[in-house]
Amino acid sequence: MFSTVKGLVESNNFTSLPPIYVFPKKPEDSMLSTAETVPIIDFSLLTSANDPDQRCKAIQDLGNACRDWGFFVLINHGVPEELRDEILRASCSFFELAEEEKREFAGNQVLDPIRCGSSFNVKVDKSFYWRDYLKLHVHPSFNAPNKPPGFSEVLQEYSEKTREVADELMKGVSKSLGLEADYILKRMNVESGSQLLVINLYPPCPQPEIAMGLPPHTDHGLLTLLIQNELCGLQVQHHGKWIPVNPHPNSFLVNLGDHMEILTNGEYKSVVHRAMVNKKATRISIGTAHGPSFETTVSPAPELVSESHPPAFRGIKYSEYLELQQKYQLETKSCLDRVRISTSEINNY
Ligand SMILES: O=C(O)CCC(=O)C(=O)O
Ligand SMILES: [Fe+2]
Repeated sequence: MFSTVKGLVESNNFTSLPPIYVFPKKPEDSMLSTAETVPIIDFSLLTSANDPDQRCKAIQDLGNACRDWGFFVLINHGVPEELRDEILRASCSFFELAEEEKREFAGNQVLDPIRCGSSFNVKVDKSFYWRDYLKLHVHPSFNAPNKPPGFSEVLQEYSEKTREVADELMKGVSKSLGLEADYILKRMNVESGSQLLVINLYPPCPQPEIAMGLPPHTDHGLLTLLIQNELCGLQVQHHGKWIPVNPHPNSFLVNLGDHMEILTNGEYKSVVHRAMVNKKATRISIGTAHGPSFETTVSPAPELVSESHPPAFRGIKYSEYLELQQKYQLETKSCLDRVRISTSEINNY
């Protein structure tokens, strides 16, 4: 079955949400807080060669953001604003293709290099999410649809630029843990690592308060860099409250993924986040998720395991983790919990 939210919106003149899209909400789902603001990390300071004190402070700030939030806004990252505008524009054009044309890229399995679809996994989702997506494996081999014209070139350039930023961030994260700069890059085989580019399209929704763009979830992989068009919708969970994220112009929203939490033995957190929808206009977000190579078994780094910090996770091959996550509905239980070592098991350590 191939159907999209965009197709549905354009072929119906409805005023109420089709029941399959009604998302069951719990009271805590509406606990919003605007009192706290997310940390901001200045990329140019992290990498600045001429001021070691400033760099040291930036690395410390990065560590604190990873520990307390698992999320931060990255400014001065050096990826040109024109490229960001271009990829947002080109993504819109892709979703403007006819449904039959998009169907060619539907894919099937989680490891298929190109997958276009709706919701998360319509085979297991009990209620559908108000989003369409295009997911591309852009590294170690680059894959992209061959239409609309020029799309693939923009995607490739954007993938390469974000990859450079992600590598630098991983160096900073390693250093913030007291490890060698290239520790994560080497241990996670990032040179042949996976990079997944996900374009989310959230069409205007007739009843946004009862629908969900993407339910609370964590991302797999090490870290994700996200951009969006002018519409906000991302919320991150912090101390049990939902914090709406209003990004600075031309910034990346960066969240740590499950494999960073596993690798750091829980020291750094994979943040729970969700995407809300709105009535006004179509929201687009584009994430690039940077992970280990598919063959890498990720387990807590021995340097971060001790008697007082026994291993909190079982080792698991990255590709197996992806398959495991795809098997279940996104919102039921974090996939991370499926590899977490329980307290009673820890006591036998
Ligand atoms: O659209 C957003 O703001 C979030 C997207 C997201 O969380 C994802 O693609 O995993
Ligand atoms: Fe996500």
